[in-house]
Amino acid sequence: MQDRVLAVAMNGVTGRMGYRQHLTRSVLAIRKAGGVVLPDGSRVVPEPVLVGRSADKLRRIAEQHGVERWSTDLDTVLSDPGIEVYFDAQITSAREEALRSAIAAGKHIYTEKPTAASLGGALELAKFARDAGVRNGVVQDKLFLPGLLKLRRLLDSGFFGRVLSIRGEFGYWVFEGGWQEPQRPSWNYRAEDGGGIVLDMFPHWHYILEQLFAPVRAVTATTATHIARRWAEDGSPYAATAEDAAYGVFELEGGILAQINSSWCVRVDRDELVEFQVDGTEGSAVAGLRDCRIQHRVATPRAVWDPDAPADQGGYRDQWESVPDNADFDNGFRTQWEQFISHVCADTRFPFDLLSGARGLQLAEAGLQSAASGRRVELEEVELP
Ligand SMILES: NC(=O)C1=CN([C@@H]2O[C@H](COP(=O)(O)OP(=O)(O)OC[C@H]3O[C@@H](n4cnc5c(N)ncnc54)[C@H](OP(=O)(O)O)[C@@H]3O)[C@@H](O)[C@H]2O)C=CC1
Ligand SMILES: O=C1CO[C@H](CO)[C@@H](O)[C@@H]1O
Repeated sequence: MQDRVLAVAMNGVTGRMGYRQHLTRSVLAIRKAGGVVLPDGSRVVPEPVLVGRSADKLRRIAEQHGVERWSTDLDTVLSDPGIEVYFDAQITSAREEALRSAIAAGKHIYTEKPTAASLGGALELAKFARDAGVRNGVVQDKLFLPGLLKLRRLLDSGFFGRVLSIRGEFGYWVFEGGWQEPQRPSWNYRAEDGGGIVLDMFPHWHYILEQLFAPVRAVTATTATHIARRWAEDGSPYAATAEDAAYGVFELEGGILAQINSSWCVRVDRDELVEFQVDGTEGSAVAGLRDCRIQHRVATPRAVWDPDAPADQGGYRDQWESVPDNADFDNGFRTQWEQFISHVCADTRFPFDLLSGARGLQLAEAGLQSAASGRRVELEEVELP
């Protein structure tokens, strides 16, 4: 059993996600822990090679974390046969071209979502990767959140009986800038730079619905640009050309209805920044990022509409139980990195591929089409030619 090093080119590590979730909390944390253990007991230690457009930022990160290799020249990095994996967490609009170059160079691909700016682009990438015979994966981190892992446990146990509906509420107030610094990059609010909440969040809703419940067959969505003027990182005002809220109804195979609100213009009166309520014939659950609460049919209070009477004793929300952790939950990004590394090195199962990423783009595109036309849009089966 020979341990080995896996060199991974990481592009976008100067950004929020690339730096915090992927470099420090995943790849460097895995290195520190001694690598990923493969089914045969051997270990793979990922070695990051930082890539980006700012030498100063890359040098600083490399020095701070003791990373030996960094470069602003993607082509040179891709021409190095010793580097086996290319990872991308760049701004969305820069992704497609970089992934294409990496596949052409024979690298295995791991990427943030959305995998491309359009369904056509995403499908081409999936086909290109398949034809090139490289392994490929897309970040689907929400599936590895403790709250959603508990939800999956409930589904696997048959707790819900028949699932009827899902209500998702995602969002928080993102400061416009000009008086308090915005907590998201300004490109998110410019359509021409790959921004917009539909492209950002519908890929997440897609894999959650598909992997936990059933394939999505139709969508009806309304979008809004509630805040039309925002302030950029340098303090200058700009026109927000992308939608900052989307209100979607998703019809799933088998008749489950999911309704998910996504908004960067909502103040939080929830326990967590995203929550999904699942109602089934036998029980209901509310799952967030970390916690999950349940109410079984035998513990369901008899709610009776009477505006003249005070609300139920103790409040309806007190009548739910918490699902215990019963496990140690690692950072979800790290868990998925470990699975991808094992997939590359030992061919273990990894269903989160570029084709599933393309289905996420299909939902985003259909959502935008529905919003633009005011109509319900059906989703055809997506296949690679
Ligand atoms: N899975 C998840 O939960 C999340 C995923 N994402 C996805 O991750 C990706 C990155 O998002 P995020 O980290 O928030 O974005 P940031 O703006 O923080 O980072 C963008 C990165 O892209 C680089 N970049 C390359 N070209 C450009 C360009 N033309 N303009 C601006 N930046 C450029 C930046 O380099 P430089 O430092 O030189 O500017 C930086 O490294 C997006 O595709 C987004 O959809 C985002 C949030 C959460
Ligand atoms: O993809 C994403 C998932 O959730 C995050 C929380 O707002 C977002 O930052 C994001 O862009």
